[in-house]
Amino acid sequence: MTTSFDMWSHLWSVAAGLMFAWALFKQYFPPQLCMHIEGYAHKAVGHVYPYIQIMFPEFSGERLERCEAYFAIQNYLSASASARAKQLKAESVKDSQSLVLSMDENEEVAHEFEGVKLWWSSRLVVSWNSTFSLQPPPEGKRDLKIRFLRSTFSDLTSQMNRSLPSPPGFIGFHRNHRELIIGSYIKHVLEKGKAVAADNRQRKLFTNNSSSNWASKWSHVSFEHPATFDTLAMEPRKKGEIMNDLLKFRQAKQYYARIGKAWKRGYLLYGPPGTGKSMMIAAMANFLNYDVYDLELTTVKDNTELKKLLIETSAKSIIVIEDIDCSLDLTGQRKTKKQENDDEEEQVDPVKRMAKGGEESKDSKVTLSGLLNFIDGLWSACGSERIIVVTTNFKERLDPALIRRGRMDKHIEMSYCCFESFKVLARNYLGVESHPLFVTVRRLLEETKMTPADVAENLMPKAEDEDKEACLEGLIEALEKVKEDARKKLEEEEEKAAAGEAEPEAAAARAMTENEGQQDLSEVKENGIR
Ligand SMILES: Nc1ncnc2c1ncn2[C@@H]1O[C@H](COP(=O)(O)OP(=O)(O)OP(=O)(O)O)[C@@H](O)[C@H]1O
Ligand SMILES: [Mg+2]
Repeated sequence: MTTSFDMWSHLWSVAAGLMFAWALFKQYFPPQLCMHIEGYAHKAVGHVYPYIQIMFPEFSGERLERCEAYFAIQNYLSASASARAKQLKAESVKDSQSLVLSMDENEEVAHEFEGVKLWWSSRLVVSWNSTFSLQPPPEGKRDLKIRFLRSTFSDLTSQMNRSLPSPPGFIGFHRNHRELIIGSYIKHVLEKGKAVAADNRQRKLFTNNSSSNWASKWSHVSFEHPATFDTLAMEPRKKGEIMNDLLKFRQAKQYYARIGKAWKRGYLLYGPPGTGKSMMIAAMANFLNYDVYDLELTTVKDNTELKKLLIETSAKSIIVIEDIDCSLDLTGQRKTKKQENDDEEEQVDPVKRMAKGGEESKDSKVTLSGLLNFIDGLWSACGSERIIVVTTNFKERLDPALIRRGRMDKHIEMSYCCFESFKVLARNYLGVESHPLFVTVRRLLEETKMTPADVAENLMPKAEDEDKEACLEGLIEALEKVKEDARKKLEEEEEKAAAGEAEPEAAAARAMTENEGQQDLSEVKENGIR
């Protein structure tokens, strides 16, 4: 049986032959004549073939940006097609409970809109890349020598015969319905598609791919971090301020447009390890219902790749650069003396170089200026509603240009556990709102420094029979030990300092005595000579 696809393949080869003949014809006849013939040919085709075609590509802007309409249509079809299409694809699973189905490639379904019957079909266009590689494709990805241009949803209106599907890559409809399709129908599809996307939204945690062999710059898993602002131990006033700031940002589309600023906001989270910086990012994402793009700067090849990564991030997302002071040699101060020596040795010793990185050095060439432009340059305005979060343990090590307002609009210090933070942890970990032992804990927290991570660890029951009181006592014990250690350390330092001060004094005294001795000797000598 001849399928519609076979028939169209045949028609395409005929069309290709005609186009070849036409190209030859154009070479030998005057351009005026050719233009006339082309005009008539268009009209003639218009009479016989009354369908208009529109293509919905997956990518727009020289394949740089993902086309929003494509995804809206895909979502719209996933909702309505699953009831009708026979070949479905289980794209993702929402909350590990329900399947989100969508049409498979080369599948067609019928729709009806205001009495007009429509056919939607999705096509997969495969184009071959000329390069050949013996290396296996990366796991879970299709071979990149074959590039997939998923660019097609075709739509045929009621009058179109079912046996005449549109050629791949186009949406086609009868010209009688031009107003209806372009005006109301497409708008309806896009709106519905966006609503379905919001309903089905399974938030994602992205990471940038280290190799250029991946089709997409980012890979993702579903984002399932349970942290919220309720579980984050922090001074309530400060926490409330951050939550208000985030809410204000989310609702400020018009405001940002009015003041002529890209709709983005930078947060710098700084503080010692274990104070909840990463947890805060997860809480932010859950609070705003945003995706998270965890940017690993060391695997980004250069500034151009950094730009491409930025363009491929979606709206409503948080771009995270963790431990930025350790990520790259951005200020020229990051490498230790040993690292510098190692690097020098590698430059001259090819064996060491091979042993470390294989064939070539894969060091990132991202520069500070590239990063500054990524955060607040012209390209940072591509896309909207994005938050950039940078974390560090050492704020003072960062270049002032990186953390200036406009790049890092809000600086948040994540500090050691205070009593208010402890109360949040006690409520979360033990379900205790108040307890007589709280007084002791409060005093000790004021007298010593312990990170929320350590307090949380001490509050966690270590055995089945360990009750709340035992956990609190365990924490008090740990706090007392930290306090005692700190006291001993301080004493040692003071002793050292005293010894350090005493040493120059003693040396000076010794020098003075020696000096005086020499003077006496010379006086004796002088006197003796006299
Ligand atoms: N403020 C906090 N509130 C609640 N839990 C916290 C807090 N800070 C730390 N914790 C606990 O400690 C763990 C480690 O915290 P987190 O990874 O967020 O620290 P960090 O500041 O990012 O540290 P690093 O600088 O080493 O990356 C968390 O998973 C959480 O269990
Ligand atoms: Mg962290």
